[in-house]
Order: sequence, then structure tokens, then C-alpha cells
Amino acid sequence: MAQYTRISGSVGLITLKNPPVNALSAVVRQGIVDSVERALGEPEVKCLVICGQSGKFCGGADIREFGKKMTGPPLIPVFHAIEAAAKPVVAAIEGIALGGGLELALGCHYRIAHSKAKLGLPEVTLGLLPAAAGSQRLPRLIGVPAALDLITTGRHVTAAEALQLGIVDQVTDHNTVDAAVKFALSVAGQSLDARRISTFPCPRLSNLDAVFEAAMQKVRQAARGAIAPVACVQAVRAAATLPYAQGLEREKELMATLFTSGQARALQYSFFAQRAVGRWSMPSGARWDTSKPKPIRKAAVIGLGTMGRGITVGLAQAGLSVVAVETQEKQLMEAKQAVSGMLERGAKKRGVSPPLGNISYSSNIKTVGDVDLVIEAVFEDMALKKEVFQQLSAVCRPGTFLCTNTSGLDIDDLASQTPNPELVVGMHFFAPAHVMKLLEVVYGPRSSPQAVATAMQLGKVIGKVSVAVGNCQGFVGNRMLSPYLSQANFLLEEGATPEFVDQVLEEFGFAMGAFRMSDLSGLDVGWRVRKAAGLVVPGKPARMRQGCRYSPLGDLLCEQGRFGQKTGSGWYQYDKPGSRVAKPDPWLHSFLEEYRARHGLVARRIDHQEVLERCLYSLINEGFRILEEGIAAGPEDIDVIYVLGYSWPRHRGGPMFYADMVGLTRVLERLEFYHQAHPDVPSLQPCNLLRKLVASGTPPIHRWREVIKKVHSQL
Ligand SMILES: CCCCCCC[C@H](O)CC(=O)SCCNC(=O)CCNC(=O)[C@H](O)C(C)(C)COP(=O)([O-])OP(=O)([O-])OC[C@H]1O[C@@H](n2cnc3c(N)ncnc32)[C@H](O)[C@@H]1OP(=O)([O-])[O-]
Repeated sequence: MAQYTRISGSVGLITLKNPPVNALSAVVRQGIVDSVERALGEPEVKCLVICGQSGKFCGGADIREFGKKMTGPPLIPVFHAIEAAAKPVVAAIEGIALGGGLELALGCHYRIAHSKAKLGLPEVTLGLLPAAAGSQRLPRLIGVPAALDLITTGRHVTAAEALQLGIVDQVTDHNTVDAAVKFALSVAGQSLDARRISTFPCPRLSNLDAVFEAAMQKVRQAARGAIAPVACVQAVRAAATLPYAQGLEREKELMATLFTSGQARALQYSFFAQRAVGRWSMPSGARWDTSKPKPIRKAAVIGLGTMGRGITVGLAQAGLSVVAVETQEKQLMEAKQAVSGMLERGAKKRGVSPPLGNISYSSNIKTVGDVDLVIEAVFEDMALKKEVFQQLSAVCRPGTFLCTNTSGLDIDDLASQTPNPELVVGMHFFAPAHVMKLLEVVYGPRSSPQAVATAMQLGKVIGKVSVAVGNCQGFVGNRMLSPYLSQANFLLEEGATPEFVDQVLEEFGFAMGAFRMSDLSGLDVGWRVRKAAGLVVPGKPARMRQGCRYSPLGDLLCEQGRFGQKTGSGWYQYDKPGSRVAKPDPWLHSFLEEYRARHGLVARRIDHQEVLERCLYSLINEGFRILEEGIAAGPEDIDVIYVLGYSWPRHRGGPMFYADMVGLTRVLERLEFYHQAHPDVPSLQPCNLLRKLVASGTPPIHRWREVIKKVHSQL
């Protein structure tokens, strides 16, 4: 709702009340209309102030209403009524003014912001554009280049930047509503002719075409198939070239296309999924709302390689006290220098001082005796990790949580090295650990709910989106990647090239195709895992392992020392070791030809559809298996992992959302087709849960949990 009160007799105060972010729901919109009308009708009222309750101005349109039947007054006329008012209307912006929230403020005659407020038009991140006249008013207020930047990136700006850009008129460190009331009284009675943004001409640009061409090129490059950023540029162009009323029409047209697009649905699903993963649950019945985390004040990181350094930086930046341990003195010194550099660069960017004092460095593991939680981040080697866990059990005080940063090793096996396995959880960070948003929190069968809650909470404190998942080979992300990569390899055996497979996957929206990504992460990583799993056995029949089809192509490249970018060659060739520019490699092409000839394989023409379906559907099928086994609690968990950790195109929601969009019946049919053609590839065999979902009438994704629950109850 919107509450109307009178302040100092002559100020009408409208307070938006719709927790948690005062979104502009139908009731709020109606409340604004009624309150404005009332204030304008009261002769004693000289001016109006609009604010939001609980220190939040407004988080924009109510996203929960999208896709439902529209009720209540539409936003544009509401904002026009405010702008047309004969009494000054001042927006008192505390906390946030985002999307429709900022558009509401732009409809007001003046804007006063608290110094800690954040403002922005993030609609593009939801697959939309600022369609309550934001795309038309903002360029008129701050000029085309600045508006293009804000609208196409959706970035939030601080109050200070908003003041500099001319979005707000005043910034205060004190009570914003008081400041706005005072300000409103000071301008009461003055002409408002120069305050109505919709009447402003858009500032002229001599190089208009060049500016828009450059903007379009930039978004097309960054967007990888996303349509909203392109529509945002088109809407701003309308503001720059058309009268306001026509610009609004164009904005409406563009919004209509976006609103009904699958991309907007995917991005909005992704928004809610990222929040839903915080409400985790375990098959044991333990849940986020019944498991209390223990506060962590002091943590230790063991092993200061690339991952350990990033984790140390993340913890220190979040204000925690960190003991950073590396047993070799020389490596310890190198790590200290690297960590300090990372902290200094990060602090410079954020305009704060680097939290160097939060970290104490040590070469002695005994120094972690008084910490609340340890994150072990030594080399991915089970024997080494076990040794470290045994040492930690001896030196840590009782009750210390022991976490391991691993991308796939058995958490329970490690936990068995300690007298208190309930205190052990996995924390799978993604490189670079201080930058990547994703954290897989892996619980073993003996991890306590409190240990999981603590790791999840710690993830939140250091700015991660944490997803709780069960213990299995590769957890969720890497386990699903395995059949995807296998298919990519099989396609090469059958006639494709790495360039073609990557091109198809990149056109789909991945930042990098399977082979470019493998070259970047290092081919030796998977080789080591396959060796440990007993798959790389010289002398075995080359293309079968444990009764299933196996491609040794990656192993053969590693045997040649081709580990990817770091060695200057892998699936591609590079100018020099470490170079990032991948070039097709004639050597690789002849190697593939020889390989096919040696194994009697005849290259055939493989089309886009086959590459996409085999790579993606096998990955999705593994996702269904993961859900069936209860390793992930719901499809949102998998989708968040893939969007944040594996560069799955955000505008496609995630693999499970994509399956829903394609249609589960179609996914099932195609998997059946490919499994018939490749009966020795078990990952192409449709899993039970997928069959059950189809049999139960292909419910939409938000209802899958009901079917999953039934499957679990039958087990
Ligand atoms: C043809 C039709 C014409 C339409 C006209 C277009 C109008 C306009 O241009 C479109 C928009 O405004 S688009 C909108 C543009 N605005 C945006 O894109 C802003 C989106 N929001 C954000 O970026 C962040 O939530 C904040 C920074 C606001 C708070 O961050 P934080 O402090 O870390 O908190 P948190 O954990 O993130 O959220 C807490 C709870 O609030 C919930 N919720 C949040 N916003 C919501 C909303 N607008 N709505 C509903 N709910 C919203 C959120 O789900 C969560 O619920 P849960 O049940 O507890 O899980």
C-alpha cells in the first residue's frame, strides 16, 4: 500500500509500504494514485514528498506480478500524474531506487538521496527495458551516453555518482525524509515548468549515429544472443530522435516484444532461483530455517596456491581475521606478496583501504589452533588432503569446522580422517575464488546441519551465492560437465572439429565452447582425474572402458604435452604458452584424421542440431539423475550452479530451465534417439525422473519438486 500522512501541516507525505523492497504492486500503484489526488485536493498542502518504509525507497515493479493478469493502474499514467502535479513532488531516496523505483523518482520534480543509496535501471538484467518511461526520461536528464551506459548494463550507481550525473539534486548524510520535507517547503510555490523531465529536449549529439553504432556493437558483443540490451539501445535511440510521446510508443513496442520473450522468463526465473537456493534443504530433512549457523570470526586457509590465495582475499575483504598457512617459506612469501597485491587492487577500485592487517601468515599449521573454521585448499590430491585433515584434527580446538576446497573429491572419505566427521563440509570455490560468485557447499552423509548452515552463511558473508549439494563424484557442476565433454569428444571422433563444436556452443551463448574452455582450464586437470579413476590404462582397448564408450583423445593430447593454453597447444594452437588467442591447429586436424583411420572410423557430416542436442541433452539428463538421487534439492540449484559457475547463458535460465523451455517430451525423444544410435553411451539413456515427469504430463519447472518428492518417497 501507500500511506498518506501530513507533515508540518503543509507537506503531504506518501510512504510506500510493500516489504521487503516496496515494489510497485497493484495495491501500491493504486495507493500512490489515491494519495497524490488527495494531496493535490487539500488546499493546505503546498508540496509532496514520496518515500519508502524501512529505509528503502523502491525496488521497482513487482516482479512477482509479471506473467500474471495485469490489475491496478499502469505505471506510466501514475508517473505522468505526479509530473503534471501543480505542487512540487520530491522523492526522498533511501536505500534503493531501482527500475520502476527510479522511474518513479524521475517522474517527481526533485530527487534527494541518502549518501548510502543505490540507484539504477537494472531491467536489462531481467530481460526487459525501463518501460515506465525510464528509457525516455533518463537520456533527457543526463544525456545519451550516460543513459546508454546505465540502461544497457543495469549497473547500480552510488548517490555520489548519481549527483555527479545529475540524476539527483541533493545528497544527504542525515534523515532523508526530513531533508526532503525541508527541501520541498523551500521550493513550494516556485514554477515547475523547468522540472518536468518529459518536456526536456534530449541533449543533442553531433555524432549521434556513431554513438549508437558503437553502443550496439558493444552490447551485441557482450550479450551473446541476449535481446534486451539491444532493445535498450533502440529505446534510448528513440529518446534521442523522437518527440517524447512517440518515444514512449517505441518503448512500449519494444517492451511488448521483450515481455513475452522466453529470455525475460529465463532471466526472471534466474533472479528468483538465485534467492531460492538460500532456502536449502538436505535429504535428512535439515533445512535453512531450522539449522542455526555458528558465527565465524576467525578462519584459516591451508595452502596458498591460486585457490587458497583467492579464498584468503575473499575472507579478508569480508572483514574476517584470517590465518593463511603455507608450509614452504618461499611459497609463503610469494603468496603474501600476491594476496597483498590483490587486496590493494581491490581496495583501490572500491576507494577503501586494503584490509592487509586482517591476515596473519604462517608456515606452521599449529597456528590455526584458535580459529572457528578452516578451509583446506591444498593440491587436489586425496592422500595429501587426508594428511592435512589428520594434522588439523590434532591442532584445532574442539568444534572447529573443517572445510575442504575440492572440485570433486569424496567429502566423506576425508571426513573419516577426523574424529568429528559432522564438522566436515566441502566448499567448492570457482577460480578466481575472490571474484566468482558461485560456491558449492557439499555435505557428506555425516555433515551436521549446523556445519552446512555455517558454510552457507560464510558464503553469504563473503558475497557468494552458495548452493548446498550432496556428495558425489564431481558434485553437481563437474558431474554434469563430464557427459557434456564426452559428447564433444565423441563428435570429434565421428567427424567434427573443435572449432565447429565450439562455434555451435558459443552461438548458443556459452562464453567458450567445450574445447576452448578445456584449453583454458588445462587438459591435464581432467587427465589426472581420469588416471585416478583408472581410465587411462595403456594397452587397454582404446575406445571402451568398463563396458562403455570412451574417447582417449584428451589423454593422447596430454601424452604429447599438449595441456592447453599454458603449454601453447591443446585442442587449438597458441602463439606462445599462456597466450589466450586460440587458432585452429592443422596438426590437430591431421591427428584426428589419423586417429579415425586407426580405429576404422569414417568421418561424417555433423550438423548444428546434433552438436547442441548431444552435448546439452546429455548434460541435462545427468541433471535429472542428480535430482533423482537427491544430490540437488531442486532444478533451481542446478541452474544457479550452471549460470554462475559454468557460463551457461543467463538468458537461457540454466540447463533445467532450458529443458523445460524446449519441452521435456522433446528432450526425452531426442535422448532416446541418440541412445539408440549409441547404446554404449549410458549418459544418453534417459533417466527415470525424466520419464516420470513426461509420464506425469510434463509439469512446468516450478512443479517438478512434487514429482521428485514422489519418486523419493517410492525409493
Ligand atoms: C507491460 C508492463 C509494463 C511494466 C513497466 C515496467 C516497469 C519497470 O521498468 C520494470 C521494473 O521495475 S523491473 C524491476 C526492476 N528492479 C530490480 O531489478 C531490482 C531487483 N532486486 C534487487 O536487485 C535486489 O533484490 C535488491 C537490491 C532490491 C535487494 O537486495 P537484497 O537486500 O540482497 O535482497 P534480495 O535477497 O535480493 O531480495 C529480498 C527479497 O525481495 C524480493 N524482491 C526484490 N526485488 C523485487 C521486486 N522488484 N519485485 C518483487 N520482489 C522483489 C526478492 O525476491 C527477495 O524475496 P525472498 O522471498 O526473500 O527471496
